[in-house]
Amino acid sequence: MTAQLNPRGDVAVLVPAAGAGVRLGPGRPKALRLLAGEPLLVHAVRRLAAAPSVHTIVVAAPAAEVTAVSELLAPVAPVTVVPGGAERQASVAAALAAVPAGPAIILVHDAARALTPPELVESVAAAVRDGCDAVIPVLPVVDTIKEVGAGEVVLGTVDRSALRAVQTPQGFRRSVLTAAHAAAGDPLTDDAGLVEKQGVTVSCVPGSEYALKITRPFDLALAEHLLAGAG
Ligand SMILES: Nc1ccn([C@@H]2O[C@H](COP(=O)(O)OP(=O)(O)OP(=O)(O)O)[C@@H](O)[C@H]2O)c(=O)n1
Ligand SMILES: C[C@](O)(CO)[C@H](O)COP(=O)(O)O
Repeated sequence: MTAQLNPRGDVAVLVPAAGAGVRLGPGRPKALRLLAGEPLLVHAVRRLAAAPSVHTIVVAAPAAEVTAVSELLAPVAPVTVVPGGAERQASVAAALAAVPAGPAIILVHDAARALTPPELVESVAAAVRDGCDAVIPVLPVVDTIKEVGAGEVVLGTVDRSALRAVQTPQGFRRSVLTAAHAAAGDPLTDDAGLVEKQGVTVSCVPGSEYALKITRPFDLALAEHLLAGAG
């Protein structure tokens, strides 16, 4: 059954899903690889559609897969699908251009974070609604971090107390994200980075272990176990 989005919602979610998944190994574009029998993108969109604030979802798919992705997602939720770009940043920009008038809050969420709970979507959106210009979910860094130089020789130990591992969805006041992308230069790895370059304050909220980014084969195996455990 198709999950209906909320016509009174104030959130549009952009889903960059056009990456190859090189680190996952050879195969289909990563968003279309299977997790418990369904593509990662289906898992991700199903969870986004379950978040009550979501009004619109725009997916940036691999250019050759736009029709296939539209057909894949039609039974899951009403989504707009656009061709992505060569870099994540270009994929987000393409999706941003397709957002209709209305939503005042824009979230950007990796398809690769397929198990992100709807509650995290809501907590990021709520922080923007409460007045933050830009919001990122973060987790503390749990390992000791070393800086290394040539030949993998350790240069020093980094103070990790001020470090955070950053997840998605990242949330923005619409005008803030639009201005940041309009001013964007060389590609950055996340949208908060673009906003930081504009001098906008980026605030943190607690992330979720379930929002792990499926990047390497171990992550996919871990996600399979998490899903099996959830029943
Ligand atoms: N040109 C690109 C590159 C990445 N992404 C998306 O950005 C998200 C985060 O990227 P990552 O997980 O690093 O995916 P890939 O770029 O596919 O991974 P890899 O570097 O291993 O190829 C993913 O949902 C991915 O599909 C995208 O839409 N367009
Ligand atoms: C946006 C992101 O998922 C936040 O952690 C991350 O920056 C994507 O980077 P990647 O190198 O493309 O995985």
